[in-house]
Formats: sequence, structure tokens, C-alpha cells
Amino acid sequence: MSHLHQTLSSNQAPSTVEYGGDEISAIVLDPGTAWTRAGFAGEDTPKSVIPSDYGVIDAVGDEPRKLFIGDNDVHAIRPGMEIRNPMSDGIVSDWDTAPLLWRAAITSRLTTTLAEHPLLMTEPSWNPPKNREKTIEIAFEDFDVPAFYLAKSGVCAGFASGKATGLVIDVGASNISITPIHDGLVLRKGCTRSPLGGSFLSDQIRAYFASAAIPLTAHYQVLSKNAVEAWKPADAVYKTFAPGQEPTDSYKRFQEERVLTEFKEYTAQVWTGPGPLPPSTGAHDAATSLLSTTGRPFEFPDGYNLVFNSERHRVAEGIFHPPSMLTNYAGHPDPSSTLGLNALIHASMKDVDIELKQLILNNVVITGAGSLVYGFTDRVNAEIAAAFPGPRVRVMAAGNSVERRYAGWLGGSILASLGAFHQLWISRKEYDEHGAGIVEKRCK
Ligand SMILES: Nc1ncnc2c1ncn2[C@@H]1O[C@H](COP(=O)(O)OP(=O)(O)OP(=O)(O)O)[C@@H](O)[C@H]1O
Repeated sequence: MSHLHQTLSSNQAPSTVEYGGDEISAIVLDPGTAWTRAGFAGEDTPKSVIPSDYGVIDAVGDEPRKLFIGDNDVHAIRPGMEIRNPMSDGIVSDWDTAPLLWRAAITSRLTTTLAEHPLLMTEPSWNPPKNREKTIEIAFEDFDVPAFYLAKSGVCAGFASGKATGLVIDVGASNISITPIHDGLVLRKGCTRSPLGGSFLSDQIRAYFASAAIPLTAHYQVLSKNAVEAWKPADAVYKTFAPGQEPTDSYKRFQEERVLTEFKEYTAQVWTGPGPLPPSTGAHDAATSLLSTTGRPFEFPDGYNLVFNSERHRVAEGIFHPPSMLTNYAGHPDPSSTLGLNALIHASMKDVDIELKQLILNNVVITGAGSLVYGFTDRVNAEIAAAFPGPRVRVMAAGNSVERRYAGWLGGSILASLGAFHQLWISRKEYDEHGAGIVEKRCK
């Protein structure tokens, strides 16, 4: 892919791809753990973004299993509907359902004739060969596409910022990954990741609410509410369900996750460092005065509202400094063996030779919706500047949240619409001749 980067610019957005002499729009599909994003190559944003979580009512007797995919369906309250996700750690773990989601993302908003459009999909750098082969098989045999390519999401996110060389820090739902890229290729030995992504932050906030006895209500549970003063009990009417009609626990958790994301968006804030957030000292929290920040309010769906001070920093501290993580819940990562973000960056840069390291650290690209929490970029900046002092270290993050959310997709969109990309597509003929193994040779 290295020859492509010379023609690369983030402003470039041709609207069609030339394939087989005709101008046909390629489709770009970026399947994440939180969202599945699909759109036409050359466009600025994916036209179709659906939750990767889906609803399912398992088969009972003669009734077959029912699936509920897409925003409207997955959020509707249905007794017995479980919410599941076909991804784990950023890669597909449920091959029965993932292709159904991909197809739904494409056919709901883009086209019903998949067989006419080349398909570019993104994948994380740790996607194993078996998964890659399965993906190309689905593209050609199930979707019947005329041409296919599998691009590394780290490389795509770099391209979205106009960089073919750099260090991509992607904060997704399932993890944080660090991908060094050089001339549009992933430097494999420098790829690192930790489970301390957006879902971890949600779990930390949930754990904090539990420890402070702050009730977490989801939107669907509230029928109506009246405004109340901060710290006063909610004055709301809650929805009740007849026996057997209640939503499942997984549905409840999925809906609570939306509220936790709102908390991340409006209230949580990363301590800007460098170095860890000072420890809590109880009621007269030294960190609060040290931070000299004003508190920030948050209102739950039932109107219960309060102002959060140092706690809104504390919930995010574990991402950078795992010993600070809250551990009052089952399944939390092990604070003593999980790498914080600074350590991850160090581990990634450890074996990169010195000249290349300078080039790479000159283009640190922060991406992924999980990075949108206040202060995140400032902290990364401070940590990198402290760890790698020098004038050539530069951290960049799109100020525009849409770009940050969709960087992987956008890079794929740019890539697939470059004239020079034409030669990289794997054609149906090549797939038929060489089989699924061709993906290993052609999509590096
Ligand atoms: N404004 C925001 N501030 C902080 N976090 C946010 C914000 N908006 C969304 N998030 C979080 O970002 C995460 C989703 O990020 P993203 O869409 O990049 O993940 P993904 O690519 O689908 O997942 P993965 O990379 O793990 O496969 C969720 O945990 C969500 O709660």
C-alpha cells in the first residue's frame, strides 16, 4: 500500500471508484463492537450506522429464533428479548450473526444489490487468519460481491488524518489499541492493546454509582418526571410491567449503557496529568481542591441530578493508571497486570528503531468515540511529552467528533476511492482461482 500514501490527502474525496472500466461506487464496511458503519467510498460519513448489539428471542417449539437488528428494533421493549453482540475484543466471535448485521447495515440504507459493488472492509491488526478467510468467504460466497479488500483499521484511521506514517491510538468500546504505521503498513511488532476502552469506562462509572448508592435509571423505565433540586430524590413515574412482560436483564443493561455513555459525554473528565490523579482522601477530597475544577452536573432519566467533582475524574483514571481502577464488580481487569495507556505506548515503541520512532511520534493520531471523553487528548499529550521529550512529538485528534467516531470508516472511504487503489482489489476471478487464502497474500 506504500505507493498510495503519496497521493493521499484527507481532503481528497472522489465520489466513485473505477472498477473494471466502469464507475461503480464501492461500499466500505467498518464493523466495530459498538457500531457497524457502512457507506459509499468517497463520501465523508457512513450513511448507515447501526448498533452492533442485536436483540434475539431464542427458538421455542416450532417458533424459530427471531432477530432484531438496527436502532428501532433493538431498542423496542420485548419480553424475553436478550441483547447480544457478535464481537469480542474487536473481532467477530459469532459468525452466524455478524454477517446478518453487515448485510442489514448495507441493505437498510445503501443498496440491496450487493453483487454490483466492490466491498472494502476494515479489520483490527490482531484479526487471526481464520477470521480473515471467513470474512472474504462471506463477501464472495454470501454477498456475491465482484471484488473485495480487507484493510487494517489503524491504517485507515491514519489515512483519515492524512497520515501514512504515525501512531494510531484507537479508543473503541472493547479496548484501546495502539498501531504504529509506516508508509501505509502496520508495524506488527509494535501493535499493543488493553481492555481499558469505552466499555471499561462504563463499568467504572457503574461501579462508582453502585459504591455511592446512586441509582442508575434507564430512559425506558421512566414514564414521566418532574424537575427536582440537586441531591433530592427523583419525582418520577416509573413504567411497570405485568409478570412475564418484563424486559430481560441484558436489555436493561444495554439501555443503562446509553445513560453511562451520556455521563461520559457530559460529565466524566480525564485528569490531565502528567502522572496519576492524587488519591481520594474521603469527604474532604484533596484532589477536588487540587484539581481546582468546578463540578459538573448530571441528570439521570428520572430527573435525579447531582454535581460530580473529583469522582468524575476518578472513574476515568484507571485507563491511564490501572492501580486506580475501581474493583467492586465481578470481571474487572486485573489492575496489577493490565497496562495503562502510557505503558501501552511504551510497549509499542520499545522495538521501533530510533529514526522511525521520531517519524512515528511526530504523528500520533487519536481516534475512536471512546477518546471523546473530556481531557483525554490533553492527558495523552502530557504523558507522551513526559515520556518522549523532544520537539518532534505531535499528538493530533480531530476536533470534529464525527471524524473521531468514523475515522476508520473514513480512511477506508478515502482508500477505496483512490485511483491507484484499483490494482489492490481482489477480484472474484482471483478468489475463485486461489481460494480464501488469497486474503493473506494480498491484504497485508
Ligand atoms: N462523547 C463520548 N465521550 C466518551 N465516550 C463516548 C462518547 N461517545 C461514545 N463513547 C463511547 O465510545 C465507545 C464506542 O467507540 P467506537 O464507536 O469507536 O467503538 P467501536 O469501533 O464500535 O468498538 P471497537 O473498536 O471496540 O470494536 C462506547 O464505549 C461509547 O460509550
